[in-house]
Formats: sequence, structure tokens, C-alpha cells
Amino acid sequence: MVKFQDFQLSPSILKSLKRIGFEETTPIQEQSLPFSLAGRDIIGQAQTGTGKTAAFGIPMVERTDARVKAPQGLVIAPTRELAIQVSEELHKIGYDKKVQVLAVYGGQDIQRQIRALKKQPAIIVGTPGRLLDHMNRKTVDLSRIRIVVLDEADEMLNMGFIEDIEAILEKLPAERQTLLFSATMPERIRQTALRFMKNPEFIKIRSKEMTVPQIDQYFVKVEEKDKFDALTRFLDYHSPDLAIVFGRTKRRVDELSEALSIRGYTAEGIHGDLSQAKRLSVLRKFKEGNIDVLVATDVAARGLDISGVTHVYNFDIPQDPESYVHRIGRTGRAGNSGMAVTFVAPREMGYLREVEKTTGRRMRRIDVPSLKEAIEGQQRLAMEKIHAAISENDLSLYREAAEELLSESDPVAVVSAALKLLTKEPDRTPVKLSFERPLPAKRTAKNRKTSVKQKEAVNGQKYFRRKTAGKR
Ligand SMILES: Nc1ncnc2c1ncn2[C@@H]1O[C@H](COP(=O)(O)OP(=O)(O)OP(=O)(O)O)[C@@H](O)[C@H]1O
Ligand SMILES: [Mg+2]
Repeated sequence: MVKFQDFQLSPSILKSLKRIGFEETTPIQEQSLPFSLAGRDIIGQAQTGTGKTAAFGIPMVERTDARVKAPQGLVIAPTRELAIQVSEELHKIGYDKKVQVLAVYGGQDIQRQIRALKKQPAIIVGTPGRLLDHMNRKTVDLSRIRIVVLDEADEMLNMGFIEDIEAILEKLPAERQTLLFSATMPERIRQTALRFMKNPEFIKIRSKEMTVPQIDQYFVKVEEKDKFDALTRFLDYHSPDLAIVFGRTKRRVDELSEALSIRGYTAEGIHGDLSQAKRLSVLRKFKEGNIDVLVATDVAARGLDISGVTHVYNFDIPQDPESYVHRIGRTGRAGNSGMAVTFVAPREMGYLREVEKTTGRRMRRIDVPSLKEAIEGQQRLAMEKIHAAISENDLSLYREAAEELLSESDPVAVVSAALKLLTKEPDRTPVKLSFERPLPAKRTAKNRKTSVKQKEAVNGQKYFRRKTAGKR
């Protein structure tokens, strides 16, 4: 058991960590801190939800000098929501050291950001586009940056972002420290990364699987047209506390959240075409539990740390294995357990096997729950509500009415009626979803005859998707 006290950290940082409730290090923190605190460049790879933010946040706060009136630390993150979240965590770690942290991201009033940047915060967390915007306007001074972090590094060095990242890194002082973190790090991206680093230490937390063991992973084979009814069956049967449903496109997300609402679920969607205010308000409602189901594109796949997410449903199978790892990693965080169910159209089995090959873990096949199971799931929920009401409430005002009911009818009939009223029965209101073509078949052992042309089509599409992915 390694504690933060075992490292050479400033007393003010130890005090902040204690306030946050961090005492023991996670493996990535334990293994990377000796190098990062010594000023070394690092490529750090560790599973989702295992504390990579603090692994780079601690050395970053440690290396900033609150007396120097200039930004000294820079974190670049792929989405606005993640930039905000990371800035909040850095603020907590730097609280007792009085380190100022500012998030700059698109969709927020730029004048306001310019005013905040004038105060010379010690640490800036930003999305690439907005950072470049400030650099071009000369409203940010990066000449004193001593440490830069690419969070979700493989995504940042991929096609959608690489040019922006290069443009930003070029302008930073050469003698800076560079840290890269992600749960995934494909070899070709690692090669790209080396271009920006000085003799980096590669720290990979050794584990058999790329995903955390406490996420139960399942797949269900289902035709495109049957997917929505299958999803509602699962939601009824599992009755998740908080669930995220991932869809492939923005249109898909809009239609799914609409359709779920029609069937009585509290669901809302999040994707890159919504206003920033809307994105943030949806996310806030989800965190507070005012929405049970968040429907999202991959914009919510990486880095977001929302406690209480018990289930992830891949309504559409992700196109590449890395995306799968990050999506399901929204559950099972910080040692909690979770469940992930991936919907696979029959011709998409090749993608599933590819995911399994990358993660090193097999998904178990399950069937769509029956109507009976779906009702049972909701009944269980109603029963839990009754149990909770018994233990948490003063029911004395209800006793007389209860006794009256029981004297008039069969007790089992009374309770059955009460349960029925409390149970959300499966709803089959017809809904309309646009047909979304399953991914093109992948070459698998069984399917070796796929032509080169078809393979190129797959790759071409992948490239295209990646390119547009940058504009989320
Ligand atoms: N040393 C620690 N002790 C207890 N909890 C921790 C510790 N370090 C981090 N956590 C908590 O673990 C959760 C996950 O951390 P974090 O978001 O940094 O994970 P991550 O590795 O960056 O995941 P992802 O790959 O999804 O971005 C957070 O809620 C964080 O507060
Ligand atoms: Mg993270």
C-alpha cells in the first residue's frame, strides 16, 4: 500500500489530497510519480477510471510556482466537458497551494476567457481549437510553460486533432516536460508521440486485459430493426441507477432520446451539434440524477467521470476497439462495478472479435430479456421502493387506511395492486428510428473472401469518421 506521503510532495498538496480523500495511490499514480516528479517525459497507459488525472495533476501543481505570474502548466483535452472536469480536479489538487486554474474551450464567450487569461492563471486546461484561437489572438502567453499534458493522448494525436496539437506544441518552450496519458495507446500513435517527446519513460500498468475486471461485458446479437425494443427490455430488466446509451451519429442520438422519452424514460441526448449551454445542462442533470439515461455520441466516451453510472449500452457497436474501451469505461470507475452491453448486428460480428482481440477479454453472449423478465425487473424496483419507504419513513399516517384496505380485500390482492401502481410496465408505444446501416462486414476467419476493395471502403470510412470526429 503506497501513500501519497511516501512521495516528496509539498505539504500544501498533501493537505489538498487529504481533503479530496485520496490517501493511497492507484497503480498509475504510484508508478508514474517518481518519473514525473523528477521532470521526465512520460507516456502513461492505465485502464479507465484508475486515476490518471491526479497522476498528471499532482506533478503539474507541484511544478508550478504560485508567485510566478504566468501560465506554467498546460493540459490539452479533446472535449469541452473533459477540459472542465480536469480543470476542476486540478483546482482541488492546487487548492492549498493557491494555484489558479482556468479552463478555455469552444462555445464559451471568448471575451470572458480573455479577461480571465489576463489574470495569468498558473495552469490552463483547454481544447485544441480554442487554445489555438487564443494563441492567434495573442491573448494567451505560453512562453513560461514548463509542463504540458495531453490527456486522452492517442485521441489528441489522431487524425482529427494532430495538426492542431502540432501547432500548439511548436509554440511551447523546448525545455518543457511532456506527459501523455490514456487508457489506450495504439502502436502507430505511440510512434507519432515520440516526435514530441524527449527520451520518454513508457509506463504501462501491467494487466491481462485493457478493460477493468469489474465491468461485466456482454454482447447481444440483434437485427437493426429490433434494437430499440431490445434496449427498452434491457433498461426495464436491469433498472440501472444511471445508464449511458451510445449511438453512432448525432441523428441517432436525437432520435433515441426522443423515443426513450416517449416510452416513459427520463432520457436526454448529448452530442456536438447542441449548444454548449445545452450540453452542460444535460450533463449536470445526469450527474444529479434528474436524467436516468444519457444518450450520447462518442463526445461523452472519453474521460468523463460520473459517479453512479452502473450500465453502458452500445446501441451501435463502436467502429474501433479503442472507442469501445473508453465508452464502457464510463462505468466501473474507482473500483466500482458496472455492466456493459454491446448490440451487434449479425454482419458486425467481425468488429466484435476485433474489440475482443484488442481488449484481451471475451464478451459473454446474452439474449434480449423476455417481456416477463422486463416486468420482473421493474417489479423488483417497485419492491425496493416499498422496502425503502418502510425503513425510511414514518408511516403512521397511513396505517389506518392500510388496515381498512386489508379488512376489505385479500391482502395479497392489496399489495399486488399497490405494486402494479408503482411498477413502470413495459411500454410499447410505437416509435420511429431512421434505419442506420450496420457497419460493413469485416474480414474474419469465417469471412476471408472479403475483397480488397471492400476493405478499403472500410478503411476509407474509418478515416472519414476520424476526420469528422475532431469536430465534436
Ligand atoms: N488515489 C486515489 N484514491 C481514491 N480515489 C481516486 C484516486 N485517484 C483517483 N481517484 C478517483 O478515481 C476516479 C477516476 O479517476 P480519473 O477520472 O482520473 O480516471 P482516468 O484514469 O483518467 O480514467 P479515464 O481513462 O476514463 O479518463 C475519480 O473519481 C477520482 O476522484
Ligand atoms: Mg482521464
